[in-house]
Amino acid sequence: MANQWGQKAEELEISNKVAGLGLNKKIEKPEDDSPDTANPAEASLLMKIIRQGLVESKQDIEIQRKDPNSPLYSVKTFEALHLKPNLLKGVYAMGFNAPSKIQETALPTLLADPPQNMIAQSQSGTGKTAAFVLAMLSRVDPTKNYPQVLCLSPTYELAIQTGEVAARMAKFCPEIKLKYAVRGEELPKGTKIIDHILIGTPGKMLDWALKFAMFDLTKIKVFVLDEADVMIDRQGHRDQCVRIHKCIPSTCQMMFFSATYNSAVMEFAEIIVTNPIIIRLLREEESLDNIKQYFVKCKSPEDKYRAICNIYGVITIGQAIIFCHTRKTASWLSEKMSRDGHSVAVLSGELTVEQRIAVLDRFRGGLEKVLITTNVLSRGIDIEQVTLVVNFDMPMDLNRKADCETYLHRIGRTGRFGKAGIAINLIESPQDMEICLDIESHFGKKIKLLDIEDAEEIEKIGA
Ligand SMILES: Nc1ncnc2c1ncn2[C@@H]1O[C@H](COP(=O)(O)OP(=O)(O)OP(=O)(O)O)[C@@H](O)[C@H]1O
Repeated sequence: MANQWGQKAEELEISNKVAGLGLNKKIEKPEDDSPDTANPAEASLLMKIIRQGLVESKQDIEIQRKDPNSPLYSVKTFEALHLKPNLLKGVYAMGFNAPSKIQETALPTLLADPPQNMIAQSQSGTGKTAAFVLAMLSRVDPTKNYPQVLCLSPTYELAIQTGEVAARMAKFCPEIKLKYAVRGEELPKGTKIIDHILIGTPGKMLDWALKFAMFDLTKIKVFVLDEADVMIDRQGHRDQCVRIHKCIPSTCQMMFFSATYNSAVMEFAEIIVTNPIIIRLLREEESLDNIKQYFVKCKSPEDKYRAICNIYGVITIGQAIIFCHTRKTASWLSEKMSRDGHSVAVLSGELTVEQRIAVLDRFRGGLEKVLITTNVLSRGIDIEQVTLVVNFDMPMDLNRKADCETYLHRIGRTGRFGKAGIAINLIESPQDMEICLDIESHFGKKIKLLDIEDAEEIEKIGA
């Protein structure tokens, strides 16, 4: 198995994908014994870059609101969309054989005439970007040399990612011109932009449109808001989007995409998108089925460390992820484990996005057996060969109560990776025990006591 993964990682060379993306800026965090977390833009970018393909879903599309005057229909093939031949060629050249779940329903609406507004929500990796990029490219009239399509992304890096998808899809449509409106892109004063599609961040887009009048917002016919949930998390972006939105014509088609669904996102969506069709693909939930859960009583961090070593000494483990609360603990633990001859990798908040990708890349390739991390990586790395997850520190919220959601994301598996796994919770304080009990009752799944001195018992858990 490890070999297969090694090969896969080599083929993918994930880290190469980010070379030149300018991600190597240092991420500042105040002190390293505060809880370590990732911001949503970084987390989203990381997921995009390390993802190995489409996230399939067994869930059905939920249509939350539709236009009573035009029936919603879905397609099972890209041909059924009657795309321009060269665009279809581009789609196939990307290796897409059939539309994904969200694309089946979103694309006919996004391409419909007259244009319809849409709010679409589905988990990261389900094909949203590909859907709206296809719609953007389809709507361009290449005979008119001015911007017709705007796509707003929350950060420079995310905008570049979207632009790269557009460039690949439009490979056989050289007449369609695309420009990035992001930091570093400077245009001489008085420039009139002649590109058809602008992809960028709200601040730069506002500058080009309003401050320098380099293009005319009233001529925009498609307005895409990508990663809306990440967008509103960034200060000022929300207002900038609203300012841009105010200047575009009411006939402009609005497309609004988000991975999460909560009241803040919906409130924002309702401001931007009038009379939308709203579709949603429910997330494929992680579950604790097939996971054997244990807790080990420890007296100190040293004792926790010994527990890990004892487990390692007895059972053969594919790969393991160990979660710590702070960067300080993560680095302490990794030093100790390395000193004792374990090959460990550390992924925490002080690393740049580029470094994080490199660490994950190596780990997926099986170059290290143990990954020590913090809540920077609480969700979504479905690494199949990880058989053991250790909570060196129990997941807790700001009130120091059990954070059951994080627990599930750390330990749980989706149906796709439904293989058996082992979860071990290291319990040092009465508070840890309380958290463990709360988690147990929250999920209604037993977390068994494990005696770390009893080799026979440990052996059993690995069976
Ligand atoms: N119809 C398809 N068939 C096969 N692969 C696809 C299809 N649509 C998208 N993909 C691939 O699946 C992966 C995820 O797609 P995409 O980036 O569009 O998802 P997303 O929902 O926009 O994710 P995120 O929210 O992280 O941006 C990409 O690697 C993309 O190339």
